[in-house]
Amino acid sequence: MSVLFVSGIDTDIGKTYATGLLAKSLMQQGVNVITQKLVQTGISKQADGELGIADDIVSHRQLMQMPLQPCDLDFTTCPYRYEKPASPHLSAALANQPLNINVITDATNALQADYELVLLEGAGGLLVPINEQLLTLDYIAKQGYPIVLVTSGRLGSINHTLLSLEAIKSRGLMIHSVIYNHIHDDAEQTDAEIANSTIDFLQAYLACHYPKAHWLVLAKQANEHSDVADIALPTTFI
Ligand SMILES: Nc1ncnc2c1ncn2[C@@H]1O[C@H](COP(=O)(O)OP(=O)(O)OP(=O)(O)O)[C@@H](O)[C@H]1O
Ligand SMILES: C[C@H](N)[C@H](N)CCCCCC(=O)O
Ligand SMILES: [Mg+2]
Repeated sequence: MSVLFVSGIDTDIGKTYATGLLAKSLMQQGVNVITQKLVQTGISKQADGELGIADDIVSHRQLMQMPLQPCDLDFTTCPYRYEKPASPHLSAALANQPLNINVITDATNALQADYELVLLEGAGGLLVPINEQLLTLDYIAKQGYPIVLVTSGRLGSINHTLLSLEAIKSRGLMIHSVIYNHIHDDAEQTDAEIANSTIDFLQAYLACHYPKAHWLVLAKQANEHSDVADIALPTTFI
């Protein structure tokens, strides 16, 4: 396997955080890995009026504890960047800069020439339109990438997770892993009883219906300055 697609049950579920930490842990296992962002919306213009490197790529490198790479500086890791923080099909239309999916495929292929593994992070969830013609999941299906799905213990996550799994199955794709992110485990967003039950339910559901898929857990970071906890990976992960 040389490309893993990292998606999630929604936007802001922790895909960037999960992608960066997965890459860091894989590097520690000796894997030559790089991350890519399918398309980034919501980028602020720089002083020169241009759109800079995708925020999620910058976050990946910080989590991987490495500087920006040449493939970041020349935008191979995220060719399409848009200002409006919206679905890519809308952001691209507003910018009058249509997204050509072949450019993204070529970028992934170029990265695969230099790295053993590419972790490709999507924008939002699986059915987000990349452009007017193509949903994210249809592109993944075209490429046949296995999927890592990030979820959480927020009330509603069970339904969103199972719907995502159904959609993946309906395209004949492989669910490689589900990552439970403890991002929403606090008194304001989710009570502990619900979060613990969500973990138990999803883990049992995965074991029953997708026995080959890995179940991984991401700890909640105390604050943005605290040390980020590593993600524990089985040696059989790739
Ligand atoms: N385990 C965690 N503990 C604390 N904060 C977290 C955790 N996971 C994610 N976050 C924070 O939650 C916010 C949303 O996470 P993130 O940016 O990874 O979402 P995303 O799924 O990548 O969204 P997008 O669809 O925009 O790419 C970020 O500020 C991130 O730092
Ligand atoms: C701007 C945001 N953070 C994401 N990058 C894009 C999320 C698109 C979601 C579209 C939708 O599901 O309605
Ligand atoms: Mg992200």
